[in-house]
Amino acid sequence: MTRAALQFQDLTLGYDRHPAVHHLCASIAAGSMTAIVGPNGAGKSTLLKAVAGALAPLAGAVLFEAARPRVAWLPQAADVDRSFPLSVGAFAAMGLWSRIGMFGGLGRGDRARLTAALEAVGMAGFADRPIGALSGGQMQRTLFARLLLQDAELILLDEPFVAIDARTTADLMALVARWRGEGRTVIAVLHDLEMVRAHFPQTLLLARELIAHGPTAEALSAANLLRARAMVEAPDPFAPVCERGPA
Ligand SMILES: Nc1ncnc2c1ncn2[C@@H]1O[C@H](COP(=O)(O)OP(=O)(O)OP(=O)(O)O)[C@@H](O)[C@H]1O
Repeated sequence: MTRAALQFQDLTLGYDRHPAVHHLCASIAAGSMTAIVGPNGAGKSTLLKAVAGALAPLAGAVLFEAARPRVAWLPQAADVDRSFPLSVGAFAAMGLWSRIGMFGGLGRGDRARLTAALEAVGMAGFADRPIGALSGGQMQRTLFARLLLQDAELILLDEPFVAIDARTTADLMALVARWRGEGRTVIAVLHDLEMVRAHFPQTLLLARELIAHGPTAEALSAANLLRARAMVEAPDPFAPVCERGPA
């Protein structure tokens, strides 16, 4: 049987007790590449936040196989504060913090790792550029350099290719494919269904509730996509506190 990297156990998530994700049960296999797909407002980012440990469940749990794995989380580009006066090198080097600490200096090995990560994302030569002076694509490459340095077992990507050109997307997608080869577990929120079909073997289709989870071709069937759309088109911005008991 495939080892599970994590399990959603009757997981309900929300804000001010109003649920955005209801009673989700699913298991993500270790070393798998899973796309999270669903309409706007379906709860996809909320789910990633919970996996990252940034949002406590209203009910249920996110269970990890043993100890909590090293998690790297790429938030949506809009959530990244670029006004902070940091260079590309200093920003990417934050990926090393779990090993060297916030105030630890970079040793020679760390500096070599930083240079290699910037090269891998096509940002060699940009180390001293302030992050506020980067284009959207360059910033996304820098975020990926930070991810590379985090060396995490579980990698969470929230819409990593929004407003990124085809060349940058292809370069960064190649890095994601490499992570899979290294046995890391990748979960990515994506809207581009062609990209999902081409690169992500597993898909979890979410529309506040679980619509489908499994091999991508099956999960993204026309019937499932229609159901997902219908679920979210019934807007409930003031959804009541969930009263349903555990499944
Ligand atoms: N910080 C917050 N406080 C209150 N409500 C929130 C907060 N963040 C998200 N929500 C609400 O939770 C629901 C799910 O939002 P979420 O961002 O998880 O959806 P999503 O599937 O990622 O959407 P999109 O595709 O538009 O990014 C939405 O109704 C949203 O308005």
